[in-house]
Amino acid sequence: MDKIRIVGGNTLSGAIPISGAKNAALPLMIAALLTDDTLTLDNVPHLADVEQLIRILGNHGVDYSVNGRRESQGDGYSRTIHFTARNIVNATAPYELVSKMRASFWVIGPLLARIGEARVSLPGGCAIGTRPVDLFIDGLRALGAEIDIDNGYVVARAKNGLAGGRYTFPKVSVGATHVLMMAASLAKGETVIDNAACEPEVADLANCLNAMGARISGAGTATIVIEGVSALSGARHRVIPDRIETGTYAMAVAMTGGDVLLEGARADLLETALDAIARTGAEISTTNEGIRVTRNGAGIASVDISTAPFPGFPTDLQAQFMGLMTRAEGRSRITETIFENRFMHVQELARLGAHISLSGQTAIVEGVAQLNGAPVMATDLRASVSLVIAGLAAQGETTVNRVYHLDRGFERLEEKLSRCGAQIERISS
Ligand SMILES: CC(=O)N[C@H]1[C@@H](OP(=O)(O)OP(=O)(O)OC[C@H]2O[C@@H](n3ccc(=O)[nH]c3=O)[C@H](O)[C@@H]2O)O[C@H](CO)[C@@H](O)[C@@H]1O
Ligand SMILES: C=C(OP(=O)(O)O)C(=O)O
Repeated sequence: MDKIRIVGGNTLSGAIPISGAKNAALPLMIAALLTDDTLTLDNVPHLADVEQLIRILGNHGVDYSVNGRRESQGDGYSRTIHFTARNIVNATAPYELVSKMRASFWVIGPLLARIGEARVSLPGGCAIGTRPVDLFIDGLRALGAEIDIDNGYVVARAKNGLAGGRYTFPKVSVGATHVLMMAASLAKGETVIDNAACEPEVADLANCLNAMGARISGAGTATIVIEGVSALSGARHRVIPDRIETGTYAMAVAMTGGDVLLEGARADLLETALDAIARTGAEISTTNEGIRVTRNGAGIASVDISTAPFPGFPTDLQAQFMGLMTRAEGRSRITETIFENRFMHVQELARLGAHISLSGQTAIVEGVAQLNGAPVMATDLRASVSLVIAGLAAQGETTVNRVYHLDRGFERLEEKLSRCGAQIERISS
């Protein structure tokens, strides 16, 4: 199993190209199931989750080509991929495929809307909480679907097609908002979704669906209105830049010091996080090319954060911010409000010498003057990269094991960081 080896202590300077967003690309790829025409996506990141979703879509009959060829090519950076679901050949998404990735469950919406049935295994994904699917089930029932749970599978039917309806989410869910929006696009009549997720990835999906002929308004706000249409066509759409990758590298620079341009990054996608990073003492400026992050000699100020749905501080940057706070001057409080078990990185950061205690959903971090390298184990995607951030500032050598977590969501991480002066390499075994 591959490892990442880091020798800490170098500052970062140079430029890091920001990839297309994993969490935007996945629902966009799933939207290909809604049409028999070709959906072309530009700026798709080269990640394990994307490859896994290609396999899952293939099982339903989606054909794909990368830049006109069947196999991946080029340097591995974000690519253009054409997806065509001429016919849906299979309504079942099996456990073996769906258990590896949460987003694969989302095929349930398009399958139901296009062929009136779906049998989808309960999902997997990062082990950061129980992650139920009740909101998907309630939301799809509001569109007229009949749903049962059978041996670990959600079995959904809408033999006469879905019908528009009104659904108010009792709790904000990004995935369930994606699914309802996709399903309602092909339902008969108008659907209104209240308390919808406002994440930029939802607006990105709506923009793509509208380019395919859907009639969606309000995506990116809490109320989304969808006027169903009888069929969708193909389209070409560019995936937005990854705000979590952007925030991660911004925090890495805030940690090590230095001067890095995050090429192609968009500040409007992560203002709350950038504001928190600026309060730690880093300078953040936007340029025509992206976001520039600098920090010189001064120390890291401690800052309290609490995760919240967009436009709040993203839960997907919580672990990285905790990594940064391990070296801050004084005490910071980090509260996780989205997932009940997203503090697995605490004990691994402690191996590097961090002082962190937990009080319910809040982690109290007492900054230390020095971290020391150690072998650590990645537990989930964002936790893994928090260990990389800490390792970049630690004295001596850190090895991060179970790198497959990182490969789910960070395109060429070690290359991007080493080009900016970090001593980091992948050790293949
Ligand atoms: C692939 C992708 O885009 N993943 C993101 C997506 O995950 P995902 O879409 O799975 O996250 P949700 O927004 O659905 O989850 C938010 C909260 O709602 C709960 N919930 C969700 C659905 C449901 O039916 N019942 C229920 O109780 C979840 O357990 C969680 O506590 O949004 C999360 C929150 O921003 C991010 O951390 C993930 O990176
Ligand atoms: C939690 C994440 O992914 P997933 O929802 O696929 O588990 C993530 O991207 O941080």
